Amino acid sequence: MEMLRSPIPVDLRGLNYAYGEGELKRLVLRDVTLAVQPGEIVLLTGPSGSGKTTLLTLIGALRAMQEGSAQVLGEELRGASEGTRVKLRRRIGFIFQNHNLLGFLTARQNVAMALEQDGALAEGARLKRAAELLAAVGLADHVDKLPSQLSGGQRQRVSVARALAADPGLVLADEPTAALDKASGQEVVKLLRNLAKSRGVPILLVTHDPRILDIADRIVSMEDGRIVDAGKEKAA
Ligand SMILES: Nc1ncnc2c1ncn2[C@@H]1O[C@H](COP(=O)(O)OP(=O)(O)OP(=O)(O)O)[C@@H](O)[C@H]1O
Repeated sequence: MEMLRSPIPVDLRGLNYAYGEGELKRLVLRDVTLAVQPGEIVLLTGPSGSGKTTLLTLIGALRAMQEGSAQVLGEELRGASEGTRVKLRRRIGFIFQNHNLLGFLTARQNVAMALEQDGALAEGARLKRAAELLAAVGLADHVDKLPSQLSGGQRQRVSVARALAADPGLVLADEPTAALDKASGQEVVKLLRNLAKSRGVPILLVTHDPRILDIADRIVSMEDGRIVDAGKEKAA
C-alpha cells in the first residue's frame, strides 16, 4: 500500500533501533514517535547514551532504518534505497562534531563544495557566495585558510556555513556550540534561528549546552532510548 506523503518535515512513528545481533543485541531507540513542524527548532536532551545521536543519524538517512516509519522531507525512509537516502542527504544541512571538512581545501572551497549541486552557479559565483556565508559566521578574515590553520571553534563555524550553503530543507546539528566560546556560540545560534524563522527550515539539535536552551521552540527529553517528555510548544 502506498503511504501518503506527510506534509510534516520530520514525522517519526514507532521507531525502534538496535545495535548488535543475537545475544549482543541492544535496543537503543524504543517506540520513538516525534513530529517536527516547518520552522520549528527542537532541542533533544538526555543523559549520555540515551540515543540522541542515533536518532539524529536515522533522521539524516545516515543509517538504515529497522522498525517503524520515518518520513523526512516527504520521503519514507523505511525500506528506502541507498540512492533515495543519498538524494535526501543532499537536502539536509549537517552540523556534526567531527566537522567533515576536507583538509586539503580552504574554508572557502569547503563551503563552495556544498554549492556544487546548484548547477546554475558558476565557479566564481560559488566562491563569492561561500565568502559571504563565511563572513556571516565571522570568518571573513579566514576564508583562504586550511582547516588545520583554524581553531576548533572556527572549524565548527565553517561547517555551519557549509550546512547553510546548500539551502537545506532541514538542519540536523549535534552539539553545534560545544567547541565555541560564548560570542561565537551565540553567533551560530542566531544564524540557525534566523534560518528557521525566515525560511521555515526546521532544526533538530542535540545539545548539553544550557546556553542554547532558550532558542528552542520545544525541548524533547530522552532516557534509555525513549522520549520521556515531548515538550510543549512555546507560546508565540
Ligand atoms: N555503532 C555503535 N555500535 C554499538 N553501540 C552503539 C553504537 N553507537 C552507539 N551505541 C550505543 O547506543 C547507545 C546510544 O548511543 P547514542 O550515541 O545514540 O547516545 P547519545 O544520547 O547521543 O549519547 P551522548 O550524549 O553521549 O552523545 C549507547 O549506549 C551507545 O553506547
